Amino acid sequence: MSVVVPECCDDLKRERGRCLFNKEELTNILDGGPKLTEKRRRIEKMLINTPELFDDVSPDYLSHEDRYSNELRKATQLMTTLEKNGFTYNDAVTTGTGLWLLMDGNPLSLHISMFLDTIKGQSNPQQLQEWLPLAEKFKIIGTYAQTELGHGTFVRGLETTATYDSTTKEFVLHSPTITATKWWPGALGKTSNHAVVMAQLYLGGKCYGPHIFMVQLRDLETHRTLPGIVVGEIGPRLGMNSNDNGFLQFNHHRIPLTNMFMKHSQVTEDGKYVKPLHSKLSYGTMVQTRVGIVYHASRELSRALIIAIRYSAVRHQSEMVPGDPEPQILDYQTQQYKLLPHLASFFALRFSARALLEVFIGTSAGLGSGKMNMLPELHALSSGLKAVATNDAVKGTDICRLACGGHGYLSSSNLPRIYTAIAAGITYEGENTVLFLQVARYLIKSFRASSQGQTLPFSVSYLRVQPPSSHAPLMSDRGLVDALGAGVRWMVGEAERRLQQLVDSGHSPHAAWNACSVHLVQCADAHTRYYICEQFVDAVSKLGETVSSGVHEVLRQLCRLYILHRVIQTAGILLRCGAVDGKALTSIEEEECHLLATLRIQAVSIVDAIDIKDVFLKSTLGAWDGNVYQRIYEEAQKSPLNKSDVTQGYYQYLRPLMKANL
Ligand SMILES: CCCCC/C=C\C/C=C\C/C=C\C/C=C\C/C=C\CCCCC(=O)SCCNC(=O)CCNC(=O)[C@H](O)C(C)(C)COP(=O)(O)OP(=O)(O)OC[C@H]1O[C@@H](n2cnc3c(N)ncnc32)[C@H](O)[C@@H]1OP(=O)(O)O
Ligand SMILES: Cc1cc2nc3c(=O)[nH]c(=O)nc-3n(C[C@H](O)[C@H](O)[C@H](O)COP(=O)(O)OP(=O)(O)OC[C@H]3O[C@@H](n4cnc5c(N)ncnc54)[C@H](O)[C@@H]3O)c2cc1C
Repeated sequence: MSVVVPECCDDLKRERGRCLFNKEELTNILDGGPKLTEKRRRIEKMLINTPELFDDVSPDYLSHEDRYSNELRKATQLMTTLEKNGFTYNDAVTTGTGLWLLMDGNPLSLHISMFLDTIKGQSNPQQLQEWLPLAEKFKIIGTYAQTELGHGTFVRGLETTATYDSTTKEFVLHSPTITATKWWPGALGKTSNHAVVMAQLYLGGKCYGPHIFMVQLRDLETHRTLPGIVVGEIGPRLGMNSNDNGFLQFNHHRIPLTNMFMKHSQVTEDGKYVKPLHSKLSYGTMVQTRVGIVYHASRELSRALIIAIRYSAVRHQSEMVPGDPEPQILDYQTQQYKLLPHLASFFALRFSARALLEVFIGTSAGLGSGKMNMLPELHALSSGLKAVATNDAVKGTDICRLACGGHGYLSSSNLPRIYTAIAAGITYEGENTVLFLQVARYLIKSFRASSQGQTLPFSVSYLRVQPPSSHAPLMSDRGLVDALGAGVRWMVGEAERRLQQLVDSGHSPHAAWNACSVHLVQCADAHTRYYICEQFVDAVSKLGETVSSGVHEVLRQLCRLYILHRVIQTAGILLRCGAVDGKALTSIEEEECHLLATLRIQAVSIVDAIDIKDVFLKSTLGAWDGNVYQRIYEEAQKSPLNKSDVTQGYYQYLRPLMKANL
């Protein structure tokens, strides 16, 4: 297969003719620079020229087992293709290109993400030397086995035990109850021969809490399950059915002492415990994955937006003016209102993901030299951004589907698959409400620390009790972001007041926390969105010095739309705290409608600049050429039900019913 850019339909030609900015420049910004665009395209070209990486038959028509095998075929082919051409699995992850090809979850995704990240982040030097080359060369295949039937969120409540036996220098892994069964890990059912397993560490009868262990599950030659281990697949799910999410039980299964990950905490041969520098360092892989998920969510949302916006420019329906030709549905203001704020969200998330990655890199470097002080802020930022990014990507993807009317419901639009895959992101890697409550904990602590005169870290410094007053005019971007900040400060202050009032009236702090938790989650959500607005404004203003005026104008408009939309969503709070008044809100609403019409003109060009090729979009509605109806029709012809004019079901059921004397 080679990259051929087809001629597009007249509607899309007209849309593209209106482009007032340099698309390539915007593509480079989204990729993180021209070199990264070039690298991504090199990988894509190589993938497109590897026919084995594509589906012969739509996975929708395959059995569960065949879907799994088909995905495994593509995932392994992807790894060998990358390797042969001088790339690594990491290139496929960081450029997103691997995810474009592999559908909804794939049997190697946990290996190349959480399994390898745990080896890199939790091993001591000897373990790193032993395991990393094996895992990087796929000599061992692994997953991250933490969640159990009984507990996912509450990691301290896990029941799997790892009891040290100093006589043999081994840990005995055991699942004492049905609820201790590991449940959910991707690729655990049939693919993995190893797993990093979270289990409660027991030394001399005392529990030291959850720790991570490297456990071999299957024989490396025969792939048969080892004695003392029960492992299998958990059955069909809402989506991601090409993966083999699994279950796992241990029956007094023994592993060597050296299989406990010992970078941060250690157990000596005689069974003594050496504490880590910070008790949550063993949660590091989760934090790292949350950072990755922010990128992942923004990528999935961008796919849905490309599909829905191109389709909206091709689809004509109804009459706007009686007797006139049917307009493109993108001309309806309500359609613009459905799609364009989500387009702005995609850009906001992309810039925030980049800012979060920098915090992650900085914090990790600090940890290397024993500095733990940035960990709480990284935990709060990664938790909040993971939650907002997945919530917004899921909502935005579903709006994209709805905005495509009936055809958005077709599998061949690819919108249902994008939706079910990203919907899992709300739950996995920390359920979003739970993560918001972690953020809220950080906000309340910070607010209280500020009341006691302490200096706050950068992401919460705006919460200080006496903030400097904003000098920016209210209706400027900065002025509106300051107003949003004032709203969050008011919300957090109000939450703190309510918590204190409940405690003063005799409630325990924990009961007070639960009684305020709806409000606390709203605080965490609002704080994270304030952070996103700040990152967006900062990024656009920094880029202003280096990019062409056309690109800067588009980014400025998207940023403005994101902020205006956010102010309208938060109107109730902003009015209550006096950050805006009714008159300002009216003019903000009017400006938003005006901006929708302005952005609509270049909407197709903006999604073109995201630069996802048809083979990766996999959508009848979103292809570059806009040849929607022909593609939908051709896809329908592939339905196995169309192989014969009269189906077996007719002879078996329908005909007997029609012939029966009812
Ligand atoms: C061939 C393939 C090519 C294609 C590529 C394919 C894909 C992958 C590519 C890359 C990855 C990138 C993107 C991902 C994309 C797709 C997804 C892929 C895989 C993901 C699958 C999902 C896997 C999982 O779900 S694994 C299981 C995850 N489980 C969880 O997240 C559990 C959530 N629960 C918790 O984290 C904790 O229990 C808790 C809720 C945080 C509570 O912890 P607890 O110990 O009880 O602590 P407590 O509340 O008492 O707080 C005490 C104190 O500690 C602080 N704290 C808590 N956690 C942390 C932390 N992590 N760091 C720092 N500090 C922490 C907390 O704030 C408290 O502080 P304080 O007392 O208030 O000061
Ligand atoms: C597709 C998919 C893939 C997965 N892959 C993996 C994997 O590879 N490895 C792995 O180990 N796990 C994996 N998981 C498991 C996943 O990490 C957990 O499902 C997730 O952490 C949520 O935990 P839970 O299922 O126990 O939900 P629960 O915690 O039972 O959540 C149920 C409800 O209770 C609420 N709730 C729970 N605790 C609190 C609280 N403290 N305060 C307020 N509300 C609360 C939640 O908000 C939610 O509404 C996967 C899950 C899915 C769906």
